Amino acid sequence: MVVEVRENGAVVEVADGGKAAAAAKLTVKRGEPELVAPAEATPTGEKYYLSNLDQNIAVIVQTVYCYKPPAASGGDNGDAVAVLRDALAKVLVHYHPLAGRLTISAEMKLAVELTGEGAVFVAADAGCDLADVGDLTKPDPAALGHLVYSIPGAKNILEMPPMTAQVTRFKCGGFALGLAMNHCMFDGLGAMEFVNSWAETARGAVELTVPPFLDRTLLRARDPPVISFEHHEFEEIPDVSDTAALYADQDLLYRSFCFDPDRLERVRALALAGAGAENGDDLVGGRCTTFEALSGLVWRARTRALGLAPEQRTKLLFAVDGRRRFEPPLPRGYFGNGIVLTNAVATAGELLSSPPSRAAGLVQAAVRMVTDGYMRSAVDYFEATRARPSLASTLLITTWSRLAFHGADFGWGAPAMSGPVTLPEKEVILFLAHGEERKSINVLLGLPASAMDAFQELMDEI
Ligand SMILES: COc1cc(/C=C/C(=O)SCCNC(=O)CCNC(=O)[C@H](O)C(C)(C)COP(=O)(O)OP(=O)(O)OC[C@H]2O[C@@H](n3cnc4c(N)ncnc43)[C@H](O)[C@@H]2OP(=O)(O)O)ccc1O
Repeated sequence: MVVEVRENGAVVEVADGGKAAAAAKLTVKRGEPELVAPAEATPTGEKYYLSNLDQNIAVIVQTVYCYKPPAASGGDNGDAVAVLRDALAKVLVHYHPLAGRLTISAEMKLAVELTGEGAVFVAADAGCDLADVGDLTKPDPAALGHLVYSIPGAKNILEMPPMTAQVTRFKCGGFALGLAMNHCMFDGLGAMEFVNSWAETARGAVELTVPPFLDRTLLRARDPPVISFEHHEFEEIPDVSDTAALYADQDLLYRSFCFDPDRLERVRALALAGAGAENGDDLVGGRCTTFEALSGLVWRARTRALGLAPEQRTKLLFAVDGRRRFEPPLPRGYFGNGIVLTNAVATAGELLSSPPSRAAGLVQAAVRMVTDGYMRSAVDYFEATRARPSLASTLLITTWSRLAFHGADFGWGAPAMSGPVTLPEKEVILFLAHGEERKSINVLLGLPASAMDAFQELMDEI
């Protein structure tokens, strides 16, 4: 049986009533929020510069890390709250801008006021066992939202601290760490370096393995700005297929599709088939990576499932880690966003009438487009226009599959489960690592009900 839980206008699909039960069972009693300030004096009274790459994605990302009760201590994680709180104070000495507050600079951009007041920290108790939380591969905002602290009544990100942390103790002795962190402070890689530094501090480390490199002025725009690429990422593509009506009329369903290593090889084989000269040598050297093949597959399948008109232009956006693509490369531990959005645009007709190698080839070309010149041009584009990427007629793929969530060992081992609380927008698809040695990829997405059925059928063919 499939149960559907309506939450914030969305419908979450639940096998066997598991998540509905989880949402119902998960009662959480929060203590008073407190401020955890850096354990030593840090610079205050100045503004901390955020780059144009930080401005693009100023949204709160909520994640949850779950830790089972340690068998050795008879299921007692009693001091997790104290250990995480003390380690947070210590790690904030290195990451002190996280203890400040967001503000608007004289250039009318986001910056951090270095107030040193601290990150918001909340201890909480759940009225159930950790096992009742359910499966994080299919996030359930209704349940998981209880495990992350949001500032009550905050109307915009200026009224929210850069990060909040909630530690929830479960009856079984397990605990969950729920984080709400603003993407303008760091990208996925930077966020993991912070969480893993916090974790190693909790385990007793005095020096950080990867100390943060704080100076973001490395990514200042050129004066005057030089825009040398087309930057379709900002283009508003008209919805000539009227998908707006589909989304308005139908419930949005979320599903997660698991690709184990064998299935990923089949996806790659599909992308490589027909990649030869008669198709314009879609793939350089007749080769592609797993990411290129899987992204091409998902882009095509979603296009078909949504029934897009052949003339509908559709945009694919995804983040590329620019750290090693900048010249010179960004320093190790670069704290801020080192990612840049790249894009591919094609009509639905072009995607669906060509072999899968075409879509994979477009993804590959988008990856290869990201050079130092492209990224500097993107930085300058924001300087000149203040435009933010448009999600109209767009699929935005976010790849978390290589993020080191498993490194978040605060002294109780790697998290038994970790993942996002929700998907931020209906256009966003998430790739998450899964299974043995994290070699499988879970593709998590939301679609209107009828399109989800069509998408499911296409996935079942692989
Ligand atoms: C604010 O608080 C947060 C935030 C967040 C999360 C935020 C974000 O989502 S930011 C975006 C995160 N995603 C990225 O940064 C993407 C990083 N990946 C790339 O940039 C990739 O290069 C790519 C552009 C996606 C393309 O990938 P791919 O086609 O696979 O090409 P390569 O990376 O060059 O790989 C080719 C080949 O090399 C092997 N390989 C490379 N790296 C690894 C690795 N780390 N592990 C294993 N293997 C690797 C591999 O063999 C590749 O070939 P395959 O064919 O085998 O795939 C979250 C939480 C918060 O609190």
